[in-house]
Order: sequence, then C-alpha cells, then structure tokens
Amino acid sequence: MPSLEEELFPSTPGKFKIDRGHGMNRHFHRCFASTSTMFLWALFLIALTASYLSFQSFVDSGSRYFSASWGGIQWEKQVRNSAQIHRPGGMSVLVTGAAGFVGTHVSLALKKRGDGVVGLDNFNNYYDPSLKRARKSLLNGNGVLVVEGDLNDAKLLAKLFDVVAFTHVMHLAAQAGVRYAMENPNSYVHSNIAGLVTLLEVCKSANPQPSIVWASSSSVYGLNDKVPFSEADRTDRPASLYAATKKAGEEITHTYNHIYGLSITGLRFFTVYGPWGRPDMAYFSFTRNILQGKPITIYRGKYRADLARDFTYIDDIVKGCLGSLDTSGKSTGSGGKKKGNAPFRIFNLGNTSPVKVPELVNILERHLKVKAKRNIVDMPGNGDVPFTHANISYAQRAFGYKPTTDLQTGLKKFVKWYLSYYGYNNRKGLQ
Ligand SMILES: O=C(O)[C@H]1O[C@H](OP(=O)(O)OP(=O)(O)OC[C@H]2O[C@@H](n3ccc(=O)[nH]c3=O)[C@H](O)[C@@H]2O)[C@H](O)[C@@H](O)[C@@H]1O
Repeated sequence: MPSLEEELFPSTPGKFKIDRGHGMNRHFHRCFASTSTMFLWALFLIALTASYLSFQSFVDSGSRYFSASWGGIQWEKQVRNSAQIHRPGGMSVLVTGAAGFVGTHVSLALKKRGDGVVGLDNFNNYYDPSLKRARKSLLNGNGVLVVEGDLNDAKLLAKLFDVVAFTHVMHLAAQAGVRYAMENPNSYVHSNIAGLVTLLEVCKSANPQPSIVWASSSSVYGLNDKVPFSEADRTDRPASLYAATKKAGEEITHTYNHIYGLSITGLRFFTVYGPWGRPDMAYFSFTRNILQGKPITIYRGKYRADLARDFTYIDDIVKGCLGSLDTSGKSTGSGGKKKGNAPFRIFNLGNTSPVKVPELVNILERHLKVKAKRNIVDMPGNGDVPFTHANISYAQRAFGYKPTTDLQTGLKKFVKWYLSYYGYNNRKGLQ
C-alpha cells in the first residue's frame, strides 16, 4: 500500500491521478479523525508551502544575480570604452551577432579604422560555440567588447542605448542556414522576426535614433529565375522558411522606416565564405570531411543540373557593410516620432560570377591536396534554390561596391586559416 507521503507528493502525475479516489479518502478518515490533528496538519502544510515559496524566490533572485552578465558601473565603463570613437567624423556602432562570422569581420574592420564598436551575441549552439568564443577572444584582443545577451532582451538593448548614443546599428544577429529551418522553424521566428522587432522598437525610441544596416539574404529571390538577380525582381516566392523570415524582415523594416523615420539599409548577402566562417556551410563542412576522409554529399538539381552559387568572399562583404554604414543617411525621428522621410535601401552584395558546387569541390581538392569522396544525390525538397547570381549595380552606384576576390583565391585563404585553426588532424574539426 502506498504511504501517505507517496500519495500527497507523487513522483509522477499519473500516479497522483490513479490513487486520488477511495484510497485517499480512507487515509484522510484514518489520519484526520480528530479536529485537533487536522488543525495541526493544516498549520504544518501552510508552513511548508510558505518556506518552499520563500526558498524558491531566494533561488530565483540569487541565480539572476549570479548569472547576470551585464549591468553595473564597471560594465557600463567597459561598454563606453569599447564605443569610444578614435577618428574625426567616426561612428559608434552596435554590432549584433558580433561573435558570428560576418559580425566578427565587420567589428574588426570598424575598430581598425577608429570607429567605436560594441558587440552583442547570445552564443547559441546552432554551431560549435567554441568557435564563437574564439572569435570573441579575437575581438577582445582588438578592443571590442562583446556583451553576452539575446536580441529579444529589450531591457538589455535599452540599457545599451542608455549608456551609449549609438549612431549606427549593424544588425547581423540571426538564425542562419537554409535547410535547418525544416528542423527548428521556431528559432527562425524567434531571432529573425521577434528579435528584429525588439531591436527596432528600441531603436525607434532611442534619442537620437541610430541608422540601421542589417543582413537580409539572397535567398529572398526564391523561385525567381530571371538572372542576374536584381533588387527590382520579384521576391514574393521564398523557397524556405529562412528566406520567408528574411523577406518578412525587409517588410518589417520598411514599416519602421515609414512610421518612425528610421534610416534602414538591408543587405542581401550571397553565400558568404572565408576565414572564421560558419561550420554549417557547404565549403566548410566539405573541407572538414575531405580532410577526415569522409564522403561529402553534393546535391544535384532538376534534370541532373549542377547547383550553383554566387559565392562572395568575406572581405568584399565587409567593404559592402562599411560602405552601407558610411552612406546610410540619418534617421529623422526622435522620442518615437517621425520628423521626416529617412532613407530606405536594399542592396545585393554578391560576387557576380556563380560557380557550380562540383567546381567548388574541385578547388578545395586542389588546395587541400586530398581527393574528395563524392556522393551525388538529387536535391531533396529542403528549401534550396538551384542557383544564385547577383546584379550589384545598385551597390556599385551607391558606394562603389566592387568585389575583387574570386572563389579560387578566397578558398585558398579559407583553407590556410582552417589548417592553422584546426590543424590537419585536430579533433576540434570533428562535429
Ligand atoms: O546567400 C544566402 O542567401 C545564404 O547563403 C548560404 O546558404 P547556401 O547558399 O545554401 O549555402 P551553403 O549551405 O553553403 O550551400 C551552398 C551550396 O552547396 C549545396 N550543398 C550544401 C550542403 C551539402 O551537404 N551539399 C550541397 O551540395 C547547397 O545545395 C548549395 O547549392 C547561407 O547558409 C545562408 O545563411 C545565406 O543566407
């Protein structure tokens, strides 16, 4: 027969429900026969509940206190130092996703030319967080503070704007990856939509309002087959949820530009690659597998056509990001009120010369001096598009954007970095 303790505090909910009926009544009759015993039991239970609740609130406040990675005079000082501008006419930039691939490179470039930079990153585990930590160390070593926190934390964002009057926001934090959207759709909504709105709400209320440059994606062209892709082409047929959230971002930012006078520039990046890159991307995972003697899967499109991407080297993308920041124009609003029209721009940042995926593998084989074990399969219905190809004339006109690194040269630099970071047989590369 179960003890009274087992019946009152069952280890599983099911157990509680099953034993709730007659058995409980029998126990209650036996144990609470007299009113005085009942009174004592009631007192005991009230005391137990009260002490449990106060202990719980102590644990909650304690863990908040101990785990808080931001706040305090010392922290504010660090934020201000990192945001300090060291050149005439310079800017102070909040870079979200600073420990990410593009975020790290852009932060370093801004810092190098004398701008103030404060990074924000949530260090999630979409891919190996130790790589993000290593990027953070690189940034710290170059005078860039990376605050650990989530885009959806409105209090943290508001605090950052309290401490520093950021002139610009470079918004790169996002849930990236085209195919992962089928596995974890909500993470795309959380970061690319909810997080974006949280950021825009804080920016629109900031005084002065910053100008915002943010990462959209070439994937918004979706099923568009008019080449090369121009900003004027249709983008209403996304092929993945990832693309749909980036397209939604373009519409959402337009609203904030229209209502609140925020200056907005959206950048459609075309398959960015290079040193310190993202391990989930094909060029990176192919390199790892080739070195480890494992097979790689190469997708093939309709009618056995090879897939192709307008792979764009990170240094060219950084130039595009800085050019966008420099020409962004000012936001016009203050205190949440629009004072006039502000710029709203969208640019392709691509390389203008698509390369087929099997050719990417050929180049890697040459640089690595190892043959790949190719496993060619028909493209599953996973959100991939058959090809991308950027028309970059808008960005060229606006800030002289001109990519200069071809895939052969860029991958050589990537491979050099990969080998120095992971080594030939370093198990850090194993995932
Ligand atoms: O430019 C963009 O808009 C997007 O570029 C990349 O997305 P994707 O072009 O799919 O880049 P990879 O995941 O590196 O794939 C490159 C090519 O390799 C192919 N691939 C990928 C993985 C694999 O195992 N095998 C394979 O053949 C893909 O189908 C694709 O054609 C990024 O992952 C996105 O975050 C970004 O927004």
